[in-house]
Amino acid sequence: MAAPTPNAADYRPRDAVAVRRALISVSDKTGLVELAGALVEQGVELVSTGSTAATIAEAGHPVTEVSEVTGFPESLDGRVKTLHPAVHAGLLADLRLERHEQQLTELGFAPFELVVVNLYPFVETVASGAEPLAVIEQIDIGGPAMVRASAKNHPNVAIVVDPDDYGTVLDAVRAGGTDLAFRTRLAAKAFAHTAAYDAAVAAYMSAVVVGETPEQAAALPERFQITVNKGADLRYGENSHQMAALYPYAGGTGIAQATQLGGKEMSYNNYVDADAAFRAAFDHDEPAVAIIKHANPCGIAVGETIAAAHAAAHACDPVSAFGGVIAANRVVTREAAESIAPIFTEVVVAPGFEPGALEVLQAKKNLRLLELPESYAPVRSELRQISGGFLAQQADTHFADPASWQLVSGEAADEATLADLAFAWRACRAVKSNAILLASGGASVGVGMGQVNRVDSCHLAVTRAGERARGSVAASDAFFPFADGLQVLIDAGVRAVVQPGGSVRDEEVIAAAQAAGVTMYLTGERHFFH
Ligand SMILES: NC(=O)c1ncn([C@@H]2O[C@H](COP(=O)(O)O)[C@@H](O)[C@H]2O)c1NC=O
Repeated sequence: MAAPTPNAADYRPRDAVAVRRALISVSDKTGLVELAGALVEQGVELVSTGSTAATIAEAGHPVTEVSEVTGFPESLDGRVKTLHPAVHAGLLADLRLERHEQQLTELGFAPFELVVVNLYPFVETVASGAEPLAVIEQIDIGGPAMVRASAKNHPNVAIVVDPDDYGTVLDAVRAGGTDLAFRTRLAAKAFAHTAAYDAAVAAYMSAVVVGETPEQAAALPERFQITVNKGADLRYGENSHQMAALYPYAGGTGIAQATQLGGKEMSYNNYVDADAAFRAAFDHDEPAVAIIKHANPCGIAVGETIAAAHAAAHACDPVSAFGGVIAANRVVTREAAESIAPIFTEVVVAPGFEPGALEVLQAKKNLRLLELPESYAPVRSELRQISGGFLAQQADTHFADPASWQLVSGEAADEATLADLAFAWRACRAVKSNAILLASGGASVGVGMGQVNRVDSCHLAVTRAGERARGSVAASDAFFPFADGLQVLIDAGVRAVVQPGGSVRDEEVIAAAQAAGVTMYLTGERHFFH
């Protein structure tokens, strides 16, 4: 039978619904006994499944087993418990319609006014590394069926999927019943809950059961199902007139899951910059520090220690580093904290902080300290919203080994120069295009970022480097379309350059490098970052 076309005249108004009979079936038993006790106190009859009923009964509260209502034992290892007309007719009867009321009576079933369900812990089971057989058993079927039925029938039934809502529900029950607005809010939450649950099941199926690699499943799936709960409201967005919030992925391993150990509340811009800092600092194997302003590095350095790396990164551009966001790819030591503390900084991100470092940094009341989750990892795929949709791509994780670079001008770099070129090449890909990064001794000394032509990025980099440009090495995130940008670097005294190559004017560019006796390597791959 197709879904009927409703006739508005058939519907009797219904707002307040007194709760007489409640169906409770929960995996997470948090607050269950208190809820059951309070409902019984209000004269509510409880119907419940297996271990939920047992928990309620053990606490001394009267409860009817669902098998008594259905006349069927819970069967097939619990796969069939509540999937029965005696339950679902009681959930779906729309008592605003006289014919539903009559039919329910004829069938000998009673309605439920309150349903409390939370589902088998599917996500938690996957996260525990359980075998597929065990995971599949944790796909809840009867639970979502009850949740969706009750949510559809919210004009008559209040559906509760979150133990955090028990208090509000009890307030309503005690006050004489739930009202329609409240039930509608609960229904919206319930549908979001089952949607997120099914999205997690679908993602698992694609990744594990269908046999896609986790990279394929995570990066470019056939269908994106993103359901994420709001983690926090932020004070405002990029500007004070924009509302903003943080939505951390369940099970995510990045900035969104970091623990704040001190300082003011994180802002939208703090999160954006902290993420850019994370990306920049964690792209290096050695101890590294990146200092970010407006999503761009104004200093990146590697060093023997985090303290040394910070000092070198800061020296790159102390003017811009004022009010910056810092990421360190190692635990922050007291020594590093003492290097950071005198400089006005918005956020410090790190995998951890030594107690001595916390003592130093927590003394700065406004400085936000973010400790990454233990399993922190860079993103594997990136999403970017455009009008009418979004783009997805794999993250830029490929890095051409210096051994594969092609020397096209000058002498082969000695070990130290090659190390600087490799550092500059890596560091450059954390800089917004067009990116030119000058480096010396494992530290950036001049960064030209985000310009709409490469010559301007070169000018910016050498201007920022000043005298330090002489004898430095340079990396360019994409090829030089003309020799002009390269000439700016040569004139400033840059002695070695790494760039992808591939321009139609490569010959002209290489000739300029050769004429100046500058070492030039081509990597054969570019690292645009917009
Ligand atoms: N099969 C069913 O008919 C069924 N009905 C309810 N459940 C789930 O069983 C759980 C509660 O079971 P118990 O009360 O036995 O702990 C809940 O998470 C509920 O969502 C079911 N389980 C799975 O589908």
